[in-house]
Amino acid sequence: MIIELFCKEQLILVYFIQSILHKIIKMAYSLLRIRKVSPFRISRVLQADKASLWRFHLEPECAQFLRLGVFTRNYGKILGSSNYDFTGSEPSSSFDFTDLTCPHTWYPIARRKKRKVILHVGPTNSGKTYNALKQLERSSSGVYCGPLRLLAWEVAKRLNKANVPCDLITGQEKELVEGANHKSVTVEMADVTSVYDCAIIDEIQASLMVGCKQRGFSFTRALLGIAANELHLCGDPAVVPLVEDILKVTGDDVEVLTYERLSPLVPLKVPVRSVSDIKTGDCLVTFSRKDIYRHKNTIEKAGKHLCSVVYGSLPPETRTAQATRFNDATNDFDVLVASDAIGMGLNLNISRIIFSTLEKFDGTETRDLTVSEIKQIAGIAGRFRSQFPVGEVTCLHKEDLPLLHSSLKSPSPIIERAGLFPTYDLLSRYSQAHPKLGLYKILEHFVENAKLSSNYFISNVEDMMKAAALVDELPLKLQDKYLFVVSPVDINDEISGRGFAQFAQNYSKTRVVKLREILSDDTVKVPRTPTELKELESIHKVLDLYVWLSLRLEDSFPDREVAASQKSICNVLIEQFLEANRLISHIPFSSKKLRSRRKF
Ligand SMILES: Nc1ncnc2c1ncn2[C@@H]1O[C@H](COP(=O)(O)OP(=O)(O)OP(=O)(O)O)[C@@H](O)[C@H]1O
Ligand SMILES: [Mg+2]
Repeated sequence: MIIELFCKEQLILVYFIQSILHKIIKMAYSLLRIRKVSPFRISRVLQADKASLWRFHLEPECAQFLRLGVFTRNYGKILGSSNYDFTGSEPSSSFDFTDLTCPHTWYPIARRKKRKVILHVGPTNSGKTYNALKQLERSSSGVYCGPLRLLAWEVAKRLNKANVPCDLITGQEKELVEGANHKSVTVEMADVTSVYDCAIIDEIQASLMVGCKQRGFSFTRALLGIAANELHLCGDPAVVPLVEDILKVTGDDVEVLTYERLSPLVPLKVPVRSVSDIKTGDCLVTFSRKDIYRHKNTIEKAGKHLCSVVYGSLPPETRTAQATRFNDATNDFDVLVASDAIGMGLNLNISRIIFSTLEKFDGTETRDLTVSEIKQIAGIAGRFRSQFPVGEVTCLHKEDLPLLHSSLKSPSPIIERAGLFPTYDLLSRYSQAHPKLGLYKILEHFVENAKLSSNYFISNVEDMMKAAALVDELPLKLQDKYLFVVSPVDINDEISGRGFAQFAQNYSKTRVVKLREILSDDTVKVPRTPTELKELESIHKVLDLYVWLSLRLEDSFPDREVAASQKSICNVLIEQFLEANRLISHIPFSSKKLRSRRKF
């Protein structure tokens, strides 16, 4: 009996001590959880993520959310959303990873700011970028995000010239300038873990246009994620309602500045009838590479002008060189034949735009150009303060004039939705919950099941899925597969696709990819025909991809310098081919599309 009583008392005591210990442990645990979200802890996590951003091109924003569970939960409450209530470190198969209805909650650093967002909207050549850049120059720190490397180069050059030290960061370049607080980047490289005084996102409509289904999500990420006191967005007025709506939930202040064209643009009533009507400063716009060379050939054969060319698959360095040569009034290459690649990123002194057609093959079908496309291209003529202060625009074919004139008078249709895509961390979490699925299936699952709010569409990742199908065959980790899939490979180009596959295969086998194993000594050679020129353009793309991979997997792609020098050789050879004017003897003049009564 006494023993029993003693045991009971002991048990009560043990229970009492246990419950006190439990309380102490709980208190210590909650203190630890609070420490987890202290600014110090956050900044350390962000530092680590910055490194991975550069190395792996993985988006770090969701990682922060997943790691900082408490912070995220609280943040979800602040934002009135329970979307990202990640409480455990392990993924739960019941969690709906495809719920992308609140993408603004993916960017806690930007959400802690009340950003002043200034929309600079107006037609081409109205000074939108000029005025935004003035603000960037005045700021204590800042970033310019452009859609193309050409634009990022130009802005970095301009800021450095204005004594504002500016780094240049694109997928293939990282040029750091001593003492720089400013960066000029391609939008994919925008860093959403840094804090800036001022930021610019240029050509914002490119993100939101249906025609830019593939890259749009990088702009949306920058729009929601850049943490700047002032965020300047430059683009077409058609984006205003959507951007205002998207930013309603972020708590930012939005101001809209509307611009007018700085120089007149005159739509001509008559078409250009024959090659003898072509004059200095003209730019003939056509949409296939074959037609570009055919028109160049026709104009040069007439003996009065030489043509520079600009089109999408030319290396960016060559495009800049061709534009510079055309702008230089002292040389004979005074006419430009170009695709819509002139629409963004090049400073061109064009007096008159001549549309050879108002139809374009967009990879799937031949369709009419949209009002926005026509206005964007036409608007390039008559650049402010250039040698041609009044721009003109016309067509080769009289039948196209009514559409041209009506498009120039119409406002661009309002853009209703922005592109969105899940971050790497969401894909990775989903993969952990479904370990048997390859990257192709994971992407497919997100594309088919993503839940979105009415402001967004899921970006078209068809090309990424083609690349995913290739890398899924290889014994690679998801992180490596993802890296290959988001690389700038042109998967639809045969040579580029083969180069990509070989890089991935060799990497999966030996982890070291030597350039010499892929390209032999005589791969880069002088082109003699347009077909060989096209091959050289593709080889340039393969070399560019090698450089891109080497910046992220330095030890595995050790020949970056060789690749870069081979790229320069490609540029020189392409340039020489274009200058040597060898096309005349190689391109047949006839074409089904030619109308017999015309000289074009
Ligand atoms: N206030 C100004 N003073 C001097 N030059 C200017 C001024 N505003 C614009 N410019 C020049 O006019 C040209 C067109 O300006 P800008 O590139 O800013 O136009 P934009 O509206 O951004 O056009 P786009 O839609 O094609 O990007 C540029 O060469 C720019 O340097
Ligand atoms: Mg601009």
